[in-house]
Amino acid sequence: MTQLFPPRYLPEPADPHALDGEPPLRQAGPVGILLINLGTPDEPTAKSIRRYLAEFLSDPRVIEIPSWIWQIILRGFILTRRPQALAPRYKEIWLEQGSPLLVWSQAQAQGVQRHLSEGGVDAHVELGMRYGNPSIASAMNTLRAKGCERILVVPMYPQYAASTTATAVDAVAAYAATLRNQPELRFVKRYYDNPGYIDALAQQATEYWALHGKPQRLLLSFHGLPRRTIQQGDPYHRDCMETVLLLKRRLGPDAGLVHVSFQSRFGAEKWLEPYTEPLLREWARQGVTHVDVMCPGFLADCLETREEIQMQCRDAFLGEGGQQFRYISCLNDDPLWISSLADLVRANLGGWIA
Ligand SMILES: C=CC1=C(C)c2cc3[nH]c(cc4nc(cc5[nH]c(cc1n2)c(C)c5CCC(=O)O)C(CCC(=O)O)=C4C)c(C)c3C=C
Ligand SMILES: [Fe+2]
Ligand SMILES: [Fe+2]
Repeated sequence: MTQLFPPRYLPEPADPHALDGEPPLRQAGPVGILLINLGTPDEPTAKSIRRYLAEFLSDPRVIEIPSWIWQIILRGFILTRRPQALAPRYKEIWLEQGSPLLVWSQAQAQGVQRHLSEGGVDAHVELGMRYGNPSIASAMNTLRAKGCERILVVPMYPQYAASTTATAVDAVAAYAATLRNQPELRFVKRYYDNPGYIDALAQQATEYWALHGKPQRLLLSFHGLPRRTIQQGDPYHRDCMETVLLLKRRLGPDAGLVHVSFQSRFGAEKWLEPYTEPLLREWARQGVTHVDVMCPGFLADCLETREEIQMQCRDAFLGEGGQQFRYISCLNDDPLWISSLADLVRANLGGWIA
């Protein structure tokens, strides 16, 4: 009779359950971390912006009207004018290495990679953009090529919205739908209440004030959404308001400076209010002279912060009689934020790493 297991007095094989001559079992490979942000044009040219907007604004998670009607408006009106209008605005904010949204998002991915590697976590971090480059599919391909069979997806939006977070999840799922051998996937939904995120925001403001003094008011400007989407169940507005509450608590005696608004309205519908630019104009008319503005929903500076806030809103406020307008930048590669993000990633790897 064949003896399945060696007698007790022989040295035990590495795997006590392995049969003689069996190949060793496969070891779990590295974990993959996919950071997803919105995306941006490759170049600040009308051609490149048109390609980017065509993809972005054809997403039914972003524009929720019947596709055949919308495509007529998009192709007939928006894509014929908006790219030319946006090109000089993108050129003004463009950095030597590229679009700020891409440059800062890459710095965040590299920073998280460094933290995880230094902490002994066998992980690969990649950045994928929902629209444009590097695409989610290319980032997933890279992770799979590096042997990652377990992938944690972190949308770079602390507040959940269907038009940002859900569409990122959809895109990962659509990529996975093309695979026979799918990786195991995990998704972070939101993290507006993460203490490291709130601490990093508070520190951004207090360090700025320690150097330059406090304003009369601090305006927290979030990207807007159509009001209808909130009525239909999107939790975004509540996520934003809870972010504000947590930041106020963290600012303690300076909480009274804090106000909130919503920017970047697009189209004719009513969006979340108050709208940032009209609010700043109204404040200036009422005699408010010194304001600081932060955009806590944006983790990386981009067109919406550098141009819309720092240029357009500044002009609007000063044009109505305001005296001092200061924009406090996004978290970008702030060391406290990067280490908090790495901690958030680690906390979501439970069961995947020792
Ligand atoms: C209906 C349209 C849009 C919704 C809904 C929307 C939600 C939304 N967007 C961001 C973050 C960003 N948006 C950015 C640019 C941008 N957004 C829209 C439209 C909607 N956004 C457009 C048309 C554009 C392009 C610029 C313009 O034409 O005005 C960017 C910046 C990209 C860059 O290249 O720098 C970001 C970031 C969030 C967080 C959000 C919902 C909460
Ligand atoms: Fe947007
Ligand atoms: Fe905008």
